[in-house]
Amino acid sequence: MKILKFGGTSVGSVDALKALIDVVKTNLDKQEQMVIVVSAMGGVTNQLITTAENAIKGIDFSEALADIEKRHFEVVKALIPVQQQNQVLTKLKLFFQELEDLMQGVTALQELSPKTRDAILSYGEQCSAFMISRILKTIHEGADYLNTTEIIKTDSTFGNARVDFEQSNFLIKNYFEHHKDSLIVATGFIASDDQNRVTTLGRGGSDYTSAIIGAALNVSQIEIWTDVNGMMTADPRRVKKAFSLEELSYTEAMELSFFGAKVIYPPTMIPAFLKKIPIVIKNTFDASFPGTFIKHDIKPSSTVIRGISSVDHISIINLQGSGMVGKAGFSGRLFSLLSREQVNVVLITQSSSEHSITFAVNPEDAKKAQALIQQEFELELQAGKLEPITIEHDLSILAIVGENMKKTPGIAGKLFHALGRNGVNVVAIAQGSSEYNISVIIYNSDLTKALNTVHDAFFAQLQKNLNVFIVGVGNISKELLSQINAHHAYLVENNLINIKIIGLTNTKKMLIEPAGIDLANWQQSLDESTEPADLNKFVSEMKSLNLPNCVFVDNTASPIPSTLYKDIFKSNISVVTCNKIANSGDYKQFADLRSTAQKYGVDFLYETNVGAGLPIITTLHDLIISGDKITKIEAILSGTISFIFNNFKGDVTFHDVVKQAQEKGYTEPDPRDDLGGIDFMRKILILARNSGLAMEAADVDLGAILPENCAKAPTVEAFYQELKVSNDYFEQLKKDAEKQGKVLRYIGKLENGKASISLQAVGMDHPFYALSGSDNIIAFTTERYCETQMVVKGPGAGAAVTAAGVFADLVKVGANQ
Ligand SMILES: NC(=O)C1=CN([C@@H]2O[C@H](COP(=O)(O)OP(=O)(O)OC[C@H]3O[C@@H](n4cnc5c(N)ncnc54)[C@H](OP(=O)(O)O)[C@@H]3O)[C@@H](O)[C@H]2O)C=CC1
Ligand SMILES: N[C@@H](CC=O)C(=O)O
Ligand code: NA
Repeated sequence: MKILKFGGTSVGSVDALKALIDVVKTNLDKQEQMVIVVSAMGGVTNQLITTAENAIKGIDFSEALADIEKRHFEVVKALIPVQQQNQVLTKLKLFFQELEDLMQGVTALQELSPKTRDAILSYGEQCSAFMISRILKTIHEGADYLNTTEIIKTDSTFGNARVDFEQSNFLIKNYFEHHKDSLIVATGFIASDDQNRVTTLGRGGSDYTSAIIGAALNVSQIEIWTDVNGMMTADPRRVKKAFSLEELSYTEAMELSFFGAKVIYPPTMIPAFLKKIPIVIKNTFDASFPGTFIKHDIKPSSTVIRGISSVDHISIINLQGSGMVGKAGFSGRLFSLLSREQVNVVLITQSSSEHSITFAVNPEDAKKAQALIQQEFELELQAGKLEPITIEHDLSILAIVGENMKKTPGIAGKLFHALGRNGVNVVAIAQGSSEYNISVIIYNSDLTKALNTVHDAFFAQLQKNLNVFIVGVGNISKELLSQINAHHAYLVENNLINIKIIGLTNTKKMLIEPAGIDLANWQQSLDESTEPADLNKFVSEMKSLNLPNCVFVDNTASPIPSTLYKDIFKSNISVVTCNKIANSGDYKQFADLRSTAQKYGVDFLYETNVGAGLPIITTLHDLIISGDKITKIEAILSGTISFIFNNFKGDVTFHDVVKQAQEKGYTEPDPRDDLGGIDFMRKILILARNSGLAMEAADVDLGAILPENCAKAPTVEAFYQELKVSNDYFEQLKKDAEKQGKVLRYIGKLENGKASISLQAVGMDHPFYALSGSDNIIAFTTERYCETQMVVKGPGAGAAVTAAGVFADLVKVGANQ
């Protein structure tokens, strides 16, 4: 035998009830014996509460009751054959007559006692259970109605009555002993006290009813039929990647449902746990969902936590003062007071010095709790032994839950790392001594971000989302977006990372789509955007979206975005950039950006600042952190100039080779930056700084390639013109080198704290002689690499290799989350 419990939505409409009939039929076909427990039709309990509360004030209730009646009648008319409808409608009318009498009593007395309230609410379940029993009669002759006030006995705590299991078990067994062949449809939620007055089992109590009956009858399974796919790893309205749990233990289910997951009423677990009866949560509206199983002997979980629960709105109350230290009875007095006055305490944390206690309550109880405490501890407050009691609002609880957490080190570290890295401020912390749960109190405004980031951190086998905002959509970004688009499926399929481009801007338009911009059409979407570019607004919208794992990418050559990096770091957002400006400006700014990123626990990655995608910054960093000392760096770091000297051969003019370099995407947006040596100077400066030298741009001894007329050309067009004019100059340089069997190379050197860049003619014996295309080469001489240098060589400019370097930096940020 098993129990099938259907919640409000599952009995709330004709379509839902058709699905219910299908579920019951499937079980009948399998000759399953079952007891059905139902809630009131969805929304009816709330309607009854409002109507009763209005009735106290004398507000007319007839329309509201007629409304509820109509919903039941519509179902009867749709699902019961005409000739059988009358008898059902008559009984329902009788229920509504009794309900009306009760409401009249409320109006007359201008009072709604908990006892009357329970009696009124019971009609929600009575009507639905009776109606459904008659609907099921159309498919099974033995279908019958049971009012559980006859079989579940409780004390007289109206609204949240305590079950007398001894009596109830006897009555339940006895009843079902005499109804072996019936298909019983029982009311959830309601019971009665020893004077046969109606009591209720708390909101969500229908689940509890099913466990009480299930445990008494020792059934094989309790099925909770609801409108979602079971218990999930987190609230799916806030965490898109939340997924349904296959199974979990009773304790885990209890912890998860205590904070938030409203799928099952926590007390339900106890009778089932004691009898080891599995509970299965099923979806009435999705027959393909196999269910979430809550049971003993679950498979070992592959993740350390089972799920994350959350409570949206709570307030905290803080008590502190010397009067609490060492006073054994203090907490006892405090919490018995709150319990006596029915203030539900959701979470408690106490400092080990016993100097302060913080506890969380529902916001509607906060003022009441404060007043009660003030009254109770008046003397202590007056004597200054207790400081004024403070309340904080607009908070949420996030709790990670799982039995595997027990005795597994590093879990709290992971939780706080994820929260800290994303700038989520933790207001208070609590861990149950069972180690099944770590709860943190955070601001409401951070809840969605926190849930997503913690979900990503713990369910690591799932790929993490990286939310990316890109400024600049030129040469490099176009290629980057196309690479991400092409490689996205691979990254997702291999559970590595899900890169979402949320924002794009150039100097004309901007586009922000929180769900992610479609990369197949990004250009069109940006062109069609009606939002004019405004970098400050772009950044402030990025911050206010408050997305987890967020990265700002600067793919411009402009100095403006770099003025915003510091502020971006302070919002716990990482920066990835191929723009060299921030790192080659004032040394103070460079140092400040590095330390700010470090302080806020975010990444500042700029591998492409030197040698495009070649691993140069990373290599330098690895040498230094592993304790090596850089003694010399020799390098060719201008892809453009390398290309020019590798191709300035035969009849081709210098002007034409420079044009080719620009067309191939090797040059800076302004090629004068390359040919004038500024770009190279920036790179050698960045290397010097990353080697630990506090060097400024003016400290680099920069040898020129260009004659003065070219170097001083006021525009790019004029520059090209001057290159033509100076053709003989460049030809002569080339010939002089060729005469000696040498080639021209623009070489940078960093040694003894000094940096220089100069044009040299080098022979075949020189390691930099044999280069092609836009090759860069960098030779590190270090204490460890002293006999033979460590050399990195390869194409050091071009959209494809640069975008690839930015892409790799993005994936690194993702991996660090
Ligand atoms: N080419 C290469 O091999 C390498 C290049 N880099 C670096 O890559 C960077 C980008 O180069 P590249 O793609 O060729 O440059 P592009 O000129 O092709 O693109 C620059 C983009 O930045 C936008 N932009 C400029 N200023 C702003 C601003 N203030 N606000 C918003 N958007 C702005 C431009 O907008 P709009 O279109 O409206 O003008 C354009 O979309 C440079 O810093 C360069 O040093 C680094 C390594 C190698
Ligand atoms: N314009 C640069 C591109 C890489 O930083 C170069 O030519 O090296
Ligand atoms: Na690089």
